[in-house]
Amino acid sequence: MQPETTPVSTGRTLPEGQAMLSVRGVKKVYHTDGGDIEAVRNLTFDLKAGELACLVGPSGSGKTTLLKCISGLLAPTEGEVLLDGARVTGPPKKMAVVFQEYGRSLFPWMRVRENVELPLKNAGMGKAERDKLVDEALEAVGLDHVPQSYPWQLSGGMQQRVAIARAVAYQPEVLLMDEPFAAVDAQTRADLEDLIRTVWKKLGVTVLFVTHDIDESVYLGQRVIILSSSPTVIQEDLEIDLPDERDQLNTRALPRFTELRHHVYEQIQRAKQGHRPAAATQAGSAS
Ligand SMILES: Nc1ncnc2c1ncn2[C@@H]1O[C@H](COP(=O)(O)OP(=O)(O)OP(=O)(O)O)[C@@H](O)[C@H]1O
Repeated sequence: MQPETTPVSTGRTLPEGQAMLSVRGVKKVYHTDGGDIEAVRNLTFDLKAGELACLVGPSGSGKTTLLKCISGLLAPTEGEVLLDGARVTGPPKKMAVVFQEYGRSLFPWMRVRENVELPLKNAGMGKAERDKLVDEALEAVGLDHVPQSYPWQLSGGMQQRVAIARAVAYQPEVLLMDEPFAAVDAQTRADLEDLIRTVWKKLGVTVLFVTHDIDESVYLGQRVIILSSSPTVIQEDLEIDLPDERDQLNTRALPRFTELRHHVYEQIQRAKQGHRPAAATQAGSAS
């Protein structure tokens, strides 16, 4: 058995009032018939407005649990989540979530346009403004040619674009993405990664992107938050010091890209072997 070190480690935090999203001492225990399951033990980190951070960790390390706590779908057992300084107690208006299972998140009986429009309608927005936002979002994801199609008439990658358009049209301040590209082919995945960076830059939205894919986390993020194995704490909060302009060929060919992906890979391997950090590891160098 691995020795237990102090189960307290924090990611990067910001002075009060400067964070768009604050995760503070979040712990989540599921109470089941078979006993309690401590999915996450102690997670603390902040995202500043307009930041794009990726979250990686071994399978079962509580990534989805954490996103559910952040999006107000689950109440943390301990700790709190703050959005722009206000405690999250239910799904906040300023947040949108894109899940992996686009097939289940789109309504098959609604056309593409209606799917994208729905949250705006539910928010009571007038038709003229809705039309404008839907048009812009469909154009941003390259789907302005299929507004009248039904989701099931589209490829998997296109369906995921619809889900992204719906989140974008809603104009969230924070966009949470839970393995959004896990079910699409490699080529589509690369296109969608670039789409996310384009949309992120255009809208200035704060993004927390959960992925299993180490290369994807390094390619996309300004920061990669690495989780330990369960019960989960933060193993490392790593700054990705790659040039801001990224492209699939050149960025991935950079020696620094290789160094960073090696580092994240090693950290995940250590996490899988049960390594637990003894103290906070701030955003730092991978070299
Ligand atoms: N509703 C639930 N009830 C009980 N236990 C749960 C529930 N949801 C998740 N768990 C447990 O909590 C732990 C973390 O699960 P979670 O799905 O959050 O991890 P994950 O990192 O997203 O996993 P993966 O990478 O495999 O998708 C696991 O041990 C899981 O079995």
